[in-house]
Amino acid sequence: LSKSSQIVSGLALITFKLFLQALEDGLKKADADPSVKAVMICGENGKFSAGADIRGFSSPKRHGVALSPIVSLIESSEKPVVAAIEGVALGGGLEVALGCHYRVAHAKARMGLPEVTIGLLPGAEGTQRLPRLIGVPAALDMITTGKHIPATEALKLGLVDEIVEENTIEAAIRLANKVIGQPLEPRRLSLKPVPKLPNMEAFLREALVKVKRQARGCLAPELCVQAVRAATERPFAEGVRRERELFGLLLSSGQAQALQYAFFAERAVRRWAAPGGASWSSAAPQPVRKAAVIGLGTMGRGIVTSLVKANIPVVALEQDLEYLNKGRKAVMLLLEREAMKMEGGAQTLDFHNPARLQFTVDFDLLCDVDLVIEAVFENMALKKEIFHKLSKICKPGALLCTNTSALNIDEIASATNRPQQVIGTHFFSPAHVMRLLEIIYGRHTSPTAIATAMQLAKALKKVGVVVGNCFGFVGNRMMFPYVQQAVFLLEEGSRPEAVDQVLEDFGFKIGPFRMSDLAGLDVGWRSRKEQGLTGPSLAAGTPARQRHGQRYSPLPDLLCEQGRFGQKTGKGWYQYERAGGRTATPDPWLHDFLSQYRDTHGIQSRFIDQEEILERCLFSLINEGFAILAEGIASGPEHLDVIYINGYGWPKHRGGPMFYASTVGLPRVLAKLQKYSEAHPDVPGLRPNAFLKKLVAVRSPPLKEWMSYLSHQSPKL
Ligand SMILES: CCCCCCCC/C=C\C=C\CC(=O)SCCNC(=O)CCNC(=O)[C@H](O)C(C)(C)COP(=O)(O)OP(=O)(O)OC[C@H]1O[C@@H](n2cnc3c(N)ncnc32)[C@H](O)[C@@H]1OP(=O)(O)O
Repeated sequence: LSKSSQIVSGLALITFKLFLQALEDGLKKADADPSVKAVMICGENGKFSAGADIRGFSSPKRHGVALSPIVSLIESSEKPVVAAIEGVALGGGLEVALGCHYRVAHAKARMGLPEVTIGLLPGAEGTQRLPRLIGVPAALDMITTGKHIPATEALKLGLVDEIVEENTIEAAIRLANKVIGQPLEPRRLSLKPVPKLPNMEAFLREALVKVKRQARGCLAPELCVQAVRAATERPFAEGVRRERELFGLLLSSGQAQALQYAFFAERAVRRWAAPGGASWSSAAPQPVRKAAVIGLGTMGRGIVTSLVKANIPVVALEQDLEYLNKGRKAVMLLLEREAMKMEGGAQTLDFHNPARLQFTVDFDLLCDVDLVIEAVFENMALKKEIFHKLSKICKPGALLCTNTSALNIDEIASATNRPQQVIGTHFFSPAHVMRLLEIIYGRHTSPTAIATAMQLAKALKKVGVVVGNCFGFVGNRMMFPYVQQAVFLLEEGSRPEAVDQVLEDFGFKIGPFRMSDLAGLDVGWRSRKEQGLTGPSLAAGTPARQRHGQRYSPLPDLLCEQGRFGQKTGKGWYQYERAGGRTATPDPWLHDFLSQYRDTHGIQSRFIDQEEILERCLFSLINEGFAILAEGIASGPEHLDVIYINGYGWPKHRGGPMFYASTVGLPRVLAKLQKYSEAHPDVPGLRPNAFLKKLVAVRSPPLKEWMSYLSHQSPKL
């Protein structure tokens, strides 16, 4: 600044090495030039920096810590350096800003150290500088969660010195001119002590316990705490050495690759493709200015809440006043809770205004909505009746969505006069919390309908994944063999708590039996009765443990017959403190019941080790994934992985089931399936899928090449 403004501008996602070199050269030039009195660093196009190119971390020529010397160079400059933060300053971008002596941010800017979300920690001295600037509790929160904080919060924390509504660069230059000649020592964060806490040791210990509990085996949050601890215990240079060591551990852990894969997979699924060549690039969505939800049960309530949160006016419809009032009460409670969470934020929830949220039993009020989401219970006849009615009442362009978790979209669409506008939108419970939206196209669904459903997912801040129509679609279809194996393991000698433990240790939020108790065993029971697998429609003389020549376990049916529906009845695979209770305790009754069951059916109980539990459950799920890919129900393994991470509690640091299979090695998955299939020839779910076999035969190519090995283009795509 002075003779002419020295602006070192950078965009982190361009040729990284060149960029770092340019930054270094610019700084050295500015330092050496006596006519330059101060330096201002900004980004281009209204963005400071999103940090390093994540793809670079997986490449052999990775640049994880190469930024540190530059941050030190900035900090040690004899001339004041001011960061002008617009848009985002994330990861390495924020670390650069922390090296600066002053930080000015635009009011709409966001800042964060999201490295933890991609399996790393801030490796350019961020874990050492941030606690010195804003204190340990706030720094630890930012570093272990990776959250982006708005500029207003950054100002409160002391992360930035000033926020401006107008031109950030001009404001930064003004500040730079003002501070010329002022001592820089107090502004060099590496020289500052970490602010003391009266109970630092206890605080860090508790923080570690908390992140470990939440991380479910993910290493990065724990190592972030260790790096911040080093800042509190060691001089700056030693803290940096520790940070570097921990960064190296994470980089080679495998978890970082999985999380980075998940980052790109989530973005890749936005580029959907459907039959006839329709795709995200050619189809445009219709606007959704008003929506309706039919059915205010658990799912409907969550969906209404989601829509209101997305600022979309909603008409909520129930079959009669009794159900309507019950549903209204529940929705209002959910919305009040959501409003409380949002208190103090920029956005408010406007749900007392009938123009934004209207409750009714009158179908005619749906005549002007742009989109309807039917969320009644899983009964084909009922759904068809509703869709028939909708096609008469709704305006011609309205999109008709069904929140089914398994039923045939084409059959539902056949009840309407506009099958091209019928689409499956499978929400996950609780619908206002879970991020996944499985979007299912039927034979006649138009590209516009798919694009509109994807746009809706985005508006609801969900991850939309487009898939084809088959029983259970992708998520539940892969879940069936997994749950089936879990139940077979009980028949053979295991217990619910043992199976759950293995899968929870693997990283699942909740094991299959706890999950089944939570969801309600009656849901599957109803479906099995409808399919004629159990109940009055089961043909007389059907063997107890066989259906259509395949192994079948009647265990879940037997529990339901005893009224054990899970949490709601206080008993299921576990016992609970009361009906509606949430604390699962192993149930001696169930253990006796399993023993008697084995005796009745002449099953020799055996000890089943953790490896077998894990492999049979996971590999059968993965095997079904290969079948789904081969049939063209999903356009790539990323789709399956995004579905499992966002809808089924699959541990993100393992990258999703298909990514996991690729890390285990396809030959091993195949060999294990072959072994288990030989031991259980009447279980089709264990029979290795032909596509898996083919991939192994062609020497297990990388996951991103799998789809090119499908010999024929699937009829679905
Ligand atoms: C002047 C300042 C100098 C700064 C120097 C920096 C030097 C850095 C050196 C070392 C640093 C090491 C540590 C790190 O920085 S690790 C990376 C930390 N950053 C992140 O984790 C940010 C990740 N990205 C996001 O959170 C979002 O993408 C966001 C930037 C907030 C933008 O969100 P949104 O507007 O919703 O857009 P998309 O998410 O859809 O992204 C658009 C496309 O950009 C791709 N993308 C985004 N960030 C990265 C990234 N860091 N690396 C590679 N690619 C990235 C994304 O995949 C989208 O592309 P596509 O649709 O093709 O997948």
